[in-house]
Amino acid sequence: MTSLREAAEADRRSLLVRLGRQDIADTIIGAGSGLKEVLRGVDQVARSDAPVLILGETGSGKEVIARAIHARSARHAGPFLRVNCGAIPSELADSELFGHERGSFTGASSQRQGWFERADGGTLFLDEIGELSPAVQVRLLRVLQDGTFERVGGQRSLRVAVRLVAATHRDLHAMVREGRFREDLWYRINVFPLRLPALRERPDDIPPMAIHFALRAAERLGLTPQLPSPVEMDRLIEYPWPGNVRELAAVIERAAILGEGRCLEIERALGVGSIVHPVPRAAGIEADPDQIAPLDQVMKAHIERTLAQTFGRIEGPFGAARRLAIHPDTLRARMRKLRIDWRRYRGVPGP
Ligand SMILES: Nc1ncnc2c1ncn2[C@@H]1O[C@H](COP(=O)(O)OP(=O)(O)OP(=O)(O)O)[C@@H](O)[C@H]1O
Repeated sequence: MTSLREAAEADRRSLLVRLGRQDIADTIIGAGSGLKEVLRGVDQVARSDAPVLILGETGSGKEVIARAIHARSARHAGPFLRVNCGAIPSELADSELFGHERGSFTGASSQRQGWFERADGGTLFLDEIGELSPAVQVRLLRVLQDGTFERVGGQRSLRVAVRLVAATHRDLHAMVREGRFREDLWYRINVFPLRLPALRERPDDIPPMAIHFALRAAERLGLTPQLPSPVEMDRLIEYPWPGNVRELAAVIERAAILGEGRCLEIERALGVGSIVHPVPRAAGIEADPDQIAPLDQVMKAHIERTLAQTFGRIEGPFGAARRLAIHPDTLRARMRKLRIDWRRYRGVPGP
């Protein structure tokens, strides 16, 4: 008897094979399109032990890439450990990363190995590295330079062979300029930067990802697998995905739950939990309907609103020019005249 689960798996396999991807468990979708360049970089750097810095928005797949570097490196049989630097209280960061000796501070009732020791022979993935305090940055620089450190409260120098992969969604270079991140450490970890494009910058990846997540959701939920219709697929491609791949996976799973195995309720799922983008209010436009605003002001507000929706993208099928039905050069000229800076709309708006 073929169970629903088996049917879903068979479907998934045949679809993935049709998409040219046979490796189900560790599928990196976009390997042939949006992530081609990044994966070329992964292959190049995996052969060495050089530190890697992965830059990309939240949910864009930084951990997926860090794991791929480890899996393709000579250390693949060693440990891969992920530490979210943003989640460690600053007073504990030293002992979390480098360990401590018994009695070295209140609460240190026994000796403890830190992440560096535990990752010996493997890869340590420091996520959100920009969140580390200046004191920890100094210690990190030393490990990277000569591979040695002491546990908190310890005298003995320990030596480890750890490959460091760091990631951040912040502009580390700007943090260096503002004095919030050490310049010497930045040079040390920035040997091989890999920039992960946001999902909206690689719309070709959206359909195979949507299919992948739809089949995965059906399998997890024990539902008949359903795929997005062509109209729904267009909707998914149009949507700007501020939460990137993680948000896409969540929307598809929500759509599967709402559709109860009969369909995918994409439109409802997009409406329920998605982030509402703050659209900048045009300065000077009054609420009073009788007051006529100058045309330039109205045009400026309209262009700004469109840029907020396209995250500053001007050209291409998802750009502001196409939405406004004008040529990109014309749009750029108007933006210059109206003093609109598209960079304001790049990335996810607002903190
Ligand atoms: N190219 C991809 N193919 C398949 N799944 C992906 C891909 N990229 C990301 N994902 C999935 O999307 C989710 C988010 O990815 P990941 O955790 O790697 O993002 P991140 O950039 O590290 O996020 P954060 O900034 O929050 O740490 C994960 O479930 C991951 O498996």
